[in-house]
Amino acid sequence: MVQSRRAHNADDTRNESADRKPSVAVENLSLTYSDGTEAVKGISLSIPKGEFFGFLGPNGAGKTTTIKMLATLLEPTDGTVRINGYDATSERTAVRGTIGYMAQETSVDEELTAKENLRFACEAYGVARAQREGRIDELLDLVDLADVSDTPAEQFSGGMKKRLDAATALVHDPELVFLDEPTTGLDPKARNRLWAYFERINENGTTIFLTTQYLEEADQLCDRLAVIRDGTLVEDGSPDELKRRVGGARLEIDVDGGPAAVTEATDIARNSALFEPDVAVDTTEDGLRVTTQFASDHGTELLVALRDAGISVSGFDIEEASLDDVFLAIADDQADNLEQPGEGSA
Ligand SMILES: Nc1ncnc2c1ncn2[C@@H]1O[C@H](COP(=O)(O)OP(=O)(O)OP(=O)(O)O)[C@@H](O)[C@H]1O
Repeated sequence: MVQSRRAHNADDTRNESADRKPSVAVENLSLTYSDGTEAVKGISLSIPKGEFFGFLGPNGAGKTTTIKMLATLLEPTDGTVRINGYDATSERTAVRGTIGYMAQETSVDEELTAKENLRFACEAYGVARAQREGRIDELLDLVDLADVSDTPAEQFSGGMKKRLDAATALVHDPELVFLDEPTTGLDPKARNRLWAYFERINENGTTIFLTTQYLEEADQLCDRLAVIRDGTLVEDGSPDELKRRVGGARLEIDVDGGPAAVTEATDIARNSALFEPDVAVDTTEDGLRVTTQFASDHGTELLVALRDAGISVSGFDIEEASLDDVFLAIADDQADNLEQPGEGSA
């Protein structure tokens, strides 16, 4: 008789599923709440193992709803979700064995010490008894709470509680961890410590799915970002790609010769094929501002064209876009016109 080779413990589960990349594979995922709210409308997404992935979007865009479906806490209305190779609907238990989930609200038990919280999480996640104490010590070290391991969590600062909460999501050494706005409400120092910790677990091979309101956080930590708006994915790329493609870098050019020279320079920039099809040209007090994804590539060529037309340039600056610019462009209808048809949507 053939013995079932189905995995029964965390290690076997990990080995079996490790071969089945990617960490997240989503096709046409939708969720409509019972009151008719279409929170997620047919998104598709693939996240390779080991990626530090950022999921951004304005309030109410559908981030938490998506995370909950990926973490098997909500059943999709439509579409498929595979997590670490397992189907999130028909193989829910297997999925749960390979993921960690840190919700927006901390799940730390205030009456328990740091160590007791982690012991409780080990039981909940079925970590083998023999491995528990070693794993707990390792995690307390990782999140810098070893010195206060026997202190009740009610005496911890907000940042310490968040770090403990993150540690509890990792007791079973998951392949993928979901972090839903993990640093909201923390001061910059506490936020920085958590960032260092997330970077460390990612370096150890854990795939991270992060949502955050802090664009600086996304910029610093994430390999790749996707932006959701009104339940639909509207952008997907590395932070630098999005800055170039969506935010648009700016050329600030001052010219000598008064309004006539400014008008002529503006016409040259507008009619130049260098920046097509994605360019906005505005006049400024002493010259012009060119906003385009091609600013760094073709800025000097524009200067040459101005010189050839006999225009004297008195000032020149390139300002790279920030993720804030990306967000503004996505939120702002006018700036949406900068998106290239077919290229702006993921
Ligand atoms: N249980 C629910 N029943 C009905 N509608 C809901 C429910 N939960 C969320 N929604 C709605 O679904 C949409 C998406 O909400 P979701 O919480 O997923 O967005 P989000 O991007 O995570 O927002 P935030 O950043 O504010 O947490 C919103 O319009 C929200 O009001």
